[in-house]
Amino acid sequence: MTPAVEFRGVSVHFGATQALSPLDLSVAKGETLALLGPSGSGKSTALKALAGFVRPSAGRVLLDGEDVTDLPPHRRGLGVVVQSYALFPHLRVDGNVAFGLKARGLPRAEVAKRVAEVLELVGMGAFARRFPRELSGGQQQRVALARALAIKPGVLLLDEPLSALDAALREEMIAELLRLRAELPDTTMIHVTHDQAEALALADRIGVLRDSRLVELGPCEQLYRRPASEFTASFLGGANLVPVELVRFDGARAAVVRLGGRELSAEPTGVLGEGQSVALGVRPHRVGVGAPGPDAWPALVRGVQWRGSGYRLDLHLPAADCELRAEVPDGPGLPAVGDSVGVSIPDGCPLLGVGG
Ligand SMILES: Nc1ncnc2c1ncn2[C@@H]1O[C@H](COP(=O)(O)OP(=O)(O)OP(=O)(O)O)[C@@H](O)[C@H]1O
Repeated sequence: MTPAVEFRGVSVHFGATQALSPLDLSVAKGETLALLGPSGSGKSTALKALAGFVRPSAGRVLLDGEDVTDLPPHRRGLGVVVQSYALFPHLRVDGNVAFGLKARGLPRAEVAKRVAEVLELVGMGAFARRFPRELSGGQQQRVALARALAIKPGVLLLDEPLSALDAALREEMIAELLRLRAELPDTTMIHVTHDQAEALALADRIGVLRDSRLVELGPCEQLYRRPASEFTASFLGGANLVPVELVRFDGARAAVVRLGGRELSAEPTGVLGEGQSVALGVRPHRVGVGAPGPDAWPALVRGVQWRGSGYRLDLHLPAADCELRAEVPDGPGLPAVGDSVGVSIPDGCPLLGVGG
């Protein structure tokens, strides 16, 4: 099937800065793709190239198989929501939502009907006559969503739409976006974010960008459970990278590694070169912390932070000469800074090649 969105070798330069290295990427109709990466990695640039706000230095952008590289933004028929809402301050909510429809020359009655429909869709039906300044941040973002959806775009672009909202509102908006996705199954969504929780909650697939390059692309669960690079492992889910020694590797799904004289099994996530250094990707919540003993690796507690629902422990693990973050639930027996503890790491953690 023709992809809803296709980047074919799209690169973007700003003067001497390479903001986007040649990007090849297809997004299926109805799919939600998250572009995830640290600040400056090129996420917004990719989105702007798609929307037509920046011109690629090379490559083509296709929508439903049609080359739109030379079309101005308003002729691409996309819905766009940005972080700062960008509502027109002098227009009421309904005026903001009607804007794109009027620009398309739709009859008045049809505009009014669609505005009411789409405000209802985002739960803002009762606020049609308010001005943006009379709304909370979350409400303004809902109006921005309604405005983007009013034209029934085939593709909705979301550029950090939740990052200006506080934590509680962000949760609420994630739920809202999930509901919208279910109600608009044919709408393709591309969601730019640096927040991995947001990407995992909302996307079907995640593309990870680093230094202007797409470094990994796959279904959320695959990227989370079996990241192919140390960058993805630590960026998506904050995995610890624990250097280990490779004992056996059957090339496909199983490996045995040694850590401080003891062996454990691991899941290789990619091709490992001969003699390559390897590390286990261990999520903080999978690190067990208890009393020192023969079945645990000795570790030293260097920091204890209360996180509300539990504690984060910063540990030093002499067996691998590395630091290790652990997340443990609140409860009795919490160690203190300077304590010696015993650490356990489960079998089956992803095994990653490190250092090229
Ligand atoms: N208009 C511009 N002129 C010059 N350089 C730019 C311009 N826009 C972006 N850049 C540079 O291009 C690179 C990628 O920027 P981009 O905004 O795409 O990153 P991002 O991943 O979206 O970051 P953030 O999460 O901080 O928004 C950065 O190095 C940035 O400084």
